[in-house]
Amino acid sequence: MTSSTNGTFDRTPLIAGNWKMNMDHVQAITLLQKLAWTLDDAKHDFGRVEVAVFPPFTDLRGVQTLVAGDDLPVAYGGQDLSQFDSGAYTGDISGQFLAKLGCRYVLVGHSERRTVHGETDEVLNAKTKAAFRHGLVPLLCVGEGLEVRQAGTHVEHTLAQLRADVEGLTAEQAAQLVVAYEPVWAIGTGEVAGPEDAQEMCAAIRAELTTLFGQESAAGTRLLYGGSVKSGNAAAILAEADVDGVLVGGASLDAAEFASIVRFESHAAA
Ligand SMILES: O=C(CO)COP(=O)(O)O
Repeated sequence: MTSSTNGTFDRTPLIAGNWKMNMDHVQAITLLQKLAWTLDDAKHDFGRVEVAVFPPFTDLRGVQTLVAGDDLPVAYGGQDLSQFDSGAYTGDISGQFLAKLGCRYVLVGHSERRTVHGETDEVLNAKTKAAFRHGLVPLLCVGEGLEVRQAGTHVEHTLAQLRADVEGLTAEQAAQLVVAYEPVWAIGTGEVAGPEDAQEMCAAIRAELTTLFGQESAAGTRLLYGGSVKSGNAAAILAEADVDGVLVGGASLDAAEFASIVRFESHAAA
């Protein structure tokens, strides 16, 4: 694997499952238990490849109780947070509440938030800062739609989103940040960007972060790919030098399939 030397990764790979608006709080427990059992049976080394899930808000208390009660080495986070800390913002969730529930991460700027909820880069920059304010690691999603990809301006487009969303962060914060490249045309469509497309964008993102925050910081930032990732294509994507993990939607709802993605090192890269 190009991203590893003598079996050691440059950065700890992160396999993240975004459950989106699926799984009520009862189903969430069953899914997480199955995932934990499957990985335990396979003797998965969670220190080597980190696992995180992003359940709906209403599931988080149950997930916290299960993770704490069974001492599961699985991280979890919210799918969104408010840019504000508290107050008259009906329906919104403060990063403070997520931190109190033991969340390590929070998704920021998923394409479904950008499109369905019209979240702008200005709002997403404020949300990224709110996450850090509450001790959460933002998992910032960027990526282009089909028209931009067809016009060939996907790199510029995605880097412009990135620059706007990380504006004003410190180099230390940028090193902790996780960025997911999710081309919108590959989400839930079965269309996967090839490993080389994922690498092209992740290398461009790392170069941009190097310009903005310096080489030492950018070398620490984990970059994920998301969009129709399955157990059959994960190993090849993760073999790319600048790809440090995957953000999985549909396939994360099946414990066996998601566990198989987590165990990507046991598959030969295609
Ligand atoms: O949006 C995604 C993860 O955040 C990707 O979803 P799919 O894996 O279902 O394409």
